[in-house]
Amino acid sequence: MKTPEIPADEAKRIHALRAYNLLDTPPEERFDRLTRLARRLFDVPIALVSLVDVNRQWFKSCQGLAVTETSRDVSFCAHAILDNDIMLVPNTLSDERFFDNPLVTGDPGIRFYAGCPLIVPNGSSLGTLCLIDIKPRNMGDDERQLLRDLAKMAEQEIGALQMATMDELTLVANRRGFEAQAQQALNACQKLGMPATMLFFDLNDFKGINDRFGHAEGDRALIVFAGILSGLLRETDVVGRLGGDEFVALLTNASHLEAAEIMQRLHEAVVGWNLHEQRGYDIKFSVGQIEYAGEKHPSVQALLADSDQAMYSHKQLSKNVVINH
Ligand SMILES: Nc1nc2c(ncn2[C@@H]2O[C@H](COP(=O)(O)OP(=O)(O)OP(=O)(O)O)[C@@H](O)[C@H]2O)c(=O)[nH]1
Repeated sequence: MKTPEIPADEAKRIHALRAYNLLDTPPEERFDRLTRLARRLFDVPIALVSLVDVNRQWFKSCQGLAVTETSRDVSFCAHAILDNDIMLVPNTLSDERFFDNPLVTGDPGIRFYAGCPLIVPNGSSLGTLCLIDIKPRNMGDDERQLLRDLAKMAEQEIGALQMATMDELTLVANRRGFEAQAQQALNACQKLGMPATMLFFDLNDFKGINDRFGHAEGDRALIVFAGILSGLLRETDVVGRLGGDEFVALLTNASHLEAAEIMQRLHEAVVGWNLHEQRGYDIKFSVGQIEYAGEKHPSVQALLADSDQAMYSHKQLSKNVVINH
């Protein structure tokens, strides 16, 4: 048996997989109808929408199989995501990659496999729509095209979900997306005993940019700020726009010192942009920084409320400072 190689863009791929927020979610009809359709159209006993995670493949939709995940080492789909087109295995027993794979020698006794990669707009392959049979078979050109078409539909469903969790203007997570991703990250931090810090940002005098330079320029400032912020963070951090000119970032496994360093770099980057662009206004922000404490913050919303309060205090302080000068 050959264990699947790791794709060249693995870190980006896993980041995208997490961002789409599909892993470990309940079954959904919009994916199940595709696997039901695939099973009927190709007359195979098993059809899956499989997502290839760090150490496992997890089935978003699963027809004809009792399990919801297998290890990545034995996963056929982990091989299929290495290419841009269908991976076809007409007979597993005569394929050196799979003949002694436990899913071939044992349950469910795979003999035929056809998996079409599910590729999202950033180019990452998150998993496959795949067909499995317990007897060898082949696929003609028409059938291959049909499988590609079904995979396209699955990709569209993945994208549709993303629109519900992503802010269309800045392309960072929206409130819903942020809360879901940040809660997952907090759960992981708590389990692993890692620190986490929430940063809550609100731009200062943002209304003035809209009023003086127009709404499009205001949009531009929001996009710039989101870009600077997400560019400074690590892939494991979570960034979002809650609405208007409010942004949030959850830094995971970051000490106080590291959080302070990130804030320093953010200040420098924003000041640098203001100086370089000279757009007639400066992007300025207030920020609340709160360290996650499990007993005080039973949910991501509690941590958000605390950091919002801290941001408000910071904003009042900076307004008073401005007035006093
Ligand atoms: N261009 C643009 N403006 C938006 C968008 N969403 C909200 N706004 C505007 O953002 C402004 C936010 O208002 P405030 O937060 O009160 O404005 P502010 O001037 O930053 O006030 P302070 O936070 O007290 O400094 C409002 O004028 C909204 O109309 C958007 O997507 N694009």
